[in-house]
Amino acid sequence: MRIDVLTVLPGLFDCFLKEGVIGKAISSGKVEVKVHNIRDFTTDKHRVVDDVPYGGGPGMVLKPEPIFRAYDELTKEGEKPYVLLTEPWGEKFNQEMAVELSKKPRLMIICGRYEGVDERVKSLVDREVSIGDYVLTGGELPAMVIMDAVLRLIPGVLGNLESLRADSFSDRGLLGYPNYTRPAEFRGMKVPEVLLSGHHKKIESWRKEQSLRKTLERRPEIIENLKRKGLLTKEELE
Ligand SMILES: COc1ccc2nc(C(=O)O)sc2c1
Repeated sequence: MRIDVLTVLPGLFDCFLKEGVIGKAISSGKVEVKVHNIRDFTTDKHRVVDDVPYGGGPGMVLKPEPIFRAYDELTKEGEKPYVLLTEPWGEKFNQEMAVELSKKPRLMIICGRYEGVDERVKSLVDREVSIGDYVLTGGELPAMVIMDAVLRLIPGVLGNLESLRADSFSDRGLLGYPNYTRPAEFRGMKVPEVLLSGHHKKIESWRKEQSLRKTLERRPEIIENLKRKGLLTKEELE
């Protein structure tokens, strides 16, 4: 997969693209991520990317020209990207969308900033996406959240298929099970016996029960939703 990111703050992505699982996936060539500074697609000497809104009002709006120039330049060759725009009132990002996006050969993420992008930019956009109902200063962090969730689903990126297999829960939106590691007892708190038993079937059913219990407790609507879709097995419903 290739992802092109358009942003006025490219520096925000430096650590994200160098460290951890995502950094390794890029350095090993499993995925390609290119971050582009929208300013590099301006033509004036002050490299202006924003302007005051028509009709008045607070703040500034990202101009259409530099973004269109970037899009035209970056799509001259190769497959046309599926274009996302991060903005506060976009469609809510979730695991289902992450799975869908991970199947696209190429993505482009335009990061909102200031009061937003000129409305005409949306003629380039396939999906306007938000990561949640809270006020952020821009769309760069949401872009990183989206890339993290999507890129970890690309075969070979996680390395340990087990982690991905455990996601069969998260793919249904169920919350994860509790994790423990050595020591078996720490400050009087013991690891559940079942996890020390080496009995894989029992461990798996304990983990499933813990995941369902935690989901029912904290996000009952997810259970209801899965019930309605018939995505819970008979034993999971018991
Ligand atoms: C103006 O640019 C912004 C501002 C806030 C914001 N919040 C997002 C979100 O995904 O929640 S995307 C985004 C873009």
